[in-house]
Amino acid sequence: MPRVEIYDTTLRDGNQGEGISLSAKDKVKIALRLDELGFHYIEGGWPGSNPKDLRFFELIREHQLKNAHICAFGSTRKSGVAADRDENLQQIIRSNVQVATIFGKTWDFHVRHALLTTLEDNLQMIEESVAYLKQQGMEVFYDAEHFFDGFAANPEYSLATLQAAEKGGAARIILCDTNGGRLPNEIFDMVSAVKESLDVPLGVHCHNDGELAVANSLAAVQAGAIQVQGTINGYGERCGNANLCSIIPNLAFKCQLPSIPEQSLAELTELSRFVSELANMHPMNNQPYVGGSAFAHKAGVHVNALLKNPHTYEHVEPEMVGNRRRVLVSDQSGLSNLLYKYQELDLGLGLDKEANRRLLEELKELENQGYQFEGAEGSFELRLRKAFHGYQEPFSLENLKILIEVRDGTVYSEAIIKINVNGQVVHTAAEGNGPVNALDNALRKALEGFYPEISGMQLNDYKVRVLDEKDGTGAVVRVLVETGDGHCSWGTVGVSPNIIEASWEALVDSIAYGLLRQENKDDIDTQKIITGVFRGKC
Ligand SMILES: CC(=O)SCCNC(=O)CCNC(=O)[C@H](O)C(C)(C)COP(=O)(O)OP(=O)(O)OC[C@H]1O[C@@H](n2cnc3c(N)ncnc32)[C@H](O)[C@@H]1OP(=O)(O)O
Ligand SMILES: CC(=O)C(=O)O
Repeated sequence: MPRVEIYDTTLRDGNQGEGISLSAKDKVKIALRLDELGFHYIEGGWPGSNPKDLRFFELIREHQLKNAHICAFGSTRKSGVAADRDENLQQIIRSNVQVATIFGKTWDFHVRHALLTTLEDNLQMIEESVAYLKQQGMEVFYDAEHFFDGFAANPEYSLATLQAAEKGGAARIILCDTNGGRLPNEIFDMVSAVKESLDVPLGVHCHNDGELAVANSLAAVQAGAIQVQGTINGYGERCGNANLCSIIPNLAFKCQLPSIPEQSLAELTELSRFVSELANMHPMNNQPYVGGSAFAHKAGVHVNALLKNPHTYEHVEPEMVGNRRRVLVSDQSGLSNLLYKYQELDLGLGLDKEANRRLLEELKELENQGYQFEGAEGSFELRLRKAFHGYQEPFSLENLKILIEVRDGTVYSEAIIKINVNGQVVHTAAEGNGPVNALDNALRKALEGFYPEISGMQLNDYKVRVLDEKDGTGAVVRVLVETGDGHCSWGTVGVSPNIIEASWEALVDSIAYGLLRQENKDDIDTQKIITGVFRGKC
């Protein structure tokens, strides 16, 4: 079975995505990871564009790659400038890599209205640029920009541009859906037509403006393309590029077409998160295959069937792409969700059926009041343990006072608390840059003597949601807190018409749950390794 070549352009087209600006060092880290996983080509950047991309090509030379070829990107020569005088082509040569990928105009409309030259001149620019880079000893991939729109508008001319690239000696011709608006059947038909007319192996490069980049790339492969260009997490210009985290498993599991080595598929979830971390982008929960919600089950009917056989509601096994199954608890739950959680948390069989039913109804009533347990697994587990495992809270509140003072135009906040820890009463106060921060500081100050481990827990996120805006400043609010220990994070929730009370509830749960995790640390780690089940997000 011939393998499909995977050409990653995260470092070039991915970096053209809004909000993404990878440093040269981050690019190197990503390239090395892609190489380890067996990606075939990695487009490092456009050396004629900016110093960061130039730096990448300098830095990557210090590494011996095991699998991937690094590609330098650029355009065909400028109109009226000889190829050996074109600065952009010279920079590609100076990047000192084996593969050059250059894009050229395929759509007559672009030649006339963007390049502002003649159709004939453009054909020469393509052929001469490809031939020149080839003469310099490089393997040349030709990206036919706007191919599909060009072929729809003027098939003879767009084919002539591809023939110019073939004549110049291109090793691959990549058909691009640059504006991302084509449909899979159009892509299939046009790739099939080109395949009839050219001998050069074809690739495909799709953008996602019609949300069809993955489907379009697969259609191109089915029509005979042997290379797929795309990015990790689909990052890229406008709505992004074809998402390789979906294309690779679709090729393997749905089309039975190999691409990167089989064992690398189970690393895709980790790769997706690694790249989102370096790109400083929030991971997209609803991303297929690798997203946090890709195998998260909320509906009671689904969880009931999953417990009987996971294939009932999963198109592939989560472990095949390194992801994991999760069951959420909410007002959409049935008893099965609770039973699943008992197993996951190693809590035995839980209560008898009637008591389980009462607990479920209680949870649904709390959700009705505004609690949301699916984002607050810490609060949920504490409730479960309180309900039937004799869980004792590590401390209790005796008294709490918040002072807010405006002095010389500055607002000062102070919290004074009295808490009881194992029968010992602690009375303390702390300031903060707001009342919730003061509360957090005072609570930690009161507890640190008893539980020094809380110094390792940080507040990662604090979100307030007004539940019924029409009640104005008297509305009930939900506070969701995310706390981390540098390794994992967990969510807790509080609900009240008083924002301080809701925050207090979420903060208390966050520390109580963090302490519970510490107590059970060995169990949790072992459990995570053996079954892939773990609490919170790690
Ligand atoms: C479909 C794609 O995504 S292709 C990749 C696009 N990526 C980028 O543009 C990011 C990197 N770009 C850059 O850093 C800059 O645009 C540069 C350095 C390449 C060029 O900068 P400048 O010289 O200032 O030109 P500017 O960006 O304003 O315009 C682009 C020029 O390239 C020309 N051009 C566009 N495509 C091609 C091509 N295939 N072959 C030759 N010239 C081209 C345009 O006609 C225009 O020329 P003009 O200045 O004579 O009008
Ligand atoms: C080459 C390229 O990035 C495109 O046509 O979209």
